[in-house]
Amino acid sequence: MAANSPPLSSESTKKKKANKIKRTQHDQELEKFDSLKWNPSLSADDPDPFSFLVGSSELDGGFLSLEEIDEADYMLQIPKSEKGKLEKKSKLKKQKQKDTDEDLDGGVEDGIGHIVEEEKNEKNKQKKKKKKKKKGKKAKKTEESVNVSNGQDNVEEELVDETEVPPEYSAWIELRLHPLLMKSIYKLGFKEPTPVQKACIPAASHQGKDVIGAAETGSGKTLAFGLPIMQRLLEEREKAAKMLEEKGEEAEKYAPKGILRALILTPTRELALQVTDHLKEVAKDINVRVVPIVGGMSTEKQERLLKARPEVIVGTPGRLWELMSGGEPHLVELHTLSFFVLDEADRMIENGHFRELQSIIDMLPMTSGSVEGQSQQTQNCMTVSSLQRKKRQTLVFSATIALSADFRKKLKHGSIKSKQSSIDGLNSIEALSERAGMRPNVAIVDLTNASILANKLEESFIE
Ligand SMILES: Nc1ncnc2c1ncn2[C@@H]1O[C@H](COP(=O)(O)OP(=O)(O)OP(=O)(O)O)[C@@H](O)[C@H]1O
Repeated sequence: MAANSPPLSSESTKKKKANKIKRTQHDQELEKFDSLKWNPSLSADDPDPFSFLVGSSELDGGFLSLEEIDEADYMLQIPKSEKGKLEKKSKLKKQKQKDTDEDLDGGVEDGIGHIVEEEKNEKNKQKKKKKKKKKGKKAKKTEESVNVSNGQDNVEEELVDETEVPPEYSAWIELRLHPLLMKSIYKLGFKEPTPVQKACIPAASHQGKDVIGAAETGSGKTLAFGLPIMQRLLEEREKAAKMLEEKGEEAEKYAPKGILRALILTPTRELALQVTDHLKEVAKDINVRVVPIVGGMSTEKQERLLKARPEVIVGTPGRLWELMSGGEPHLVELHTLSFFVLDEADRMIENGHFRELQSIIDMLPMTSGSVEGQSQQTQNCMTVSSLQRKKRQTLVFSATIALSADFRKKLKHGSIKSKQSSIDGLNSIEALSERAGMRPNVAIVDLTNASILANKLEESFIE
């Protein structure tokens, strides 16, 4: 049969040579180990043959109490890239040795069996960890691809992996925020929404309502209006992407870029910058640009910021009006606005901002809910896509508030304005809200101490 046997291939010769080299290296390594000064751990006159494993007394220790050899102590140089492999190999060897020992001993040594089991468990744990890491890397890759692709193409793909909410953040679930927003919230470490956020977000985000929110300073009002803005922009972006997919090139108009979607007014520069920073933290990973426009900023910087055509602008009335009245293109196309926000409205009417504020508000196209100007809006929106034409939401936030009981009725009949003469200006939150186009079905969230106190008094009175 020798004649029939296949000729030795050059590959198998190579393998044999490689094995030979490996064996020689292994022998050299063993010689190195042999040359070390080892302490005998097995005494010649020890009656217990297994004491070398566990020690003859409690204090003795034994093979199992030997520490792992550190290569540095013994001048053994292990190549870095090979270190991992070697460690794995030696662990495998150890385990094999122990398995053999156990087999030979017929499982007498409970301790060894236990340790082998532990090693197995440890390995399983490590495997699981590696799998988790891999998963994490995958998620990271998906996240990166969302950012790179302007957040439009892969958002749905992202949703598949991102809908799981960690248990410690479960209080956010009922607010049904976009997974990308939830990611930002995890990053911020906000375990639960504050009361004003809990009350305002569903009304603004899921019911599309206008909101008047009143709560004390530091109660989280910025995100109470900031998250609904981001939520709507994300939802529209997804819808637009879907339409693009379905209708192709023709639907380009559904996903226009670089138009102003939210204008947020604050009474002071400091507050505008603070709000900008806070919103940027949320908007960072969703590719929504938030820019401050405030007095004191250099013209060059401002031009540069506006050239980027941000979707969200946070500004003070003075500087904003200066630019608007000067015809700054990004600030005059207000028919694209989906949100008009007044933050710290109570201070806005206090600080004498109302003249410029009134001028800005007068530039806003009328909302379909307001009494006047429905035809004006239709005219203004001739060039705007149906997605952006969806009603503009007015969000008014304040630390203090005093609304009349029939505020909604007044909004419905447009009677606030008629009572307040234009000479007085917009000197009340009611007048300001109506002028800004607030719709009568506005959600009113009053969490100020005054209203809570009043409710309590009422309750105790009823009791
Ligand atoms: N859900 C949350 N959990 C924990 N901290 C939060 C949460 N939301 C907001 N914050 C933090 O609370 C602080 C106050 O929030 P924010 O500035 O929005 O309050 P505010 O009511 O707008 O205050 P001001 O009246 O001064 O504008 C901020 O540092 C913010 O990061």
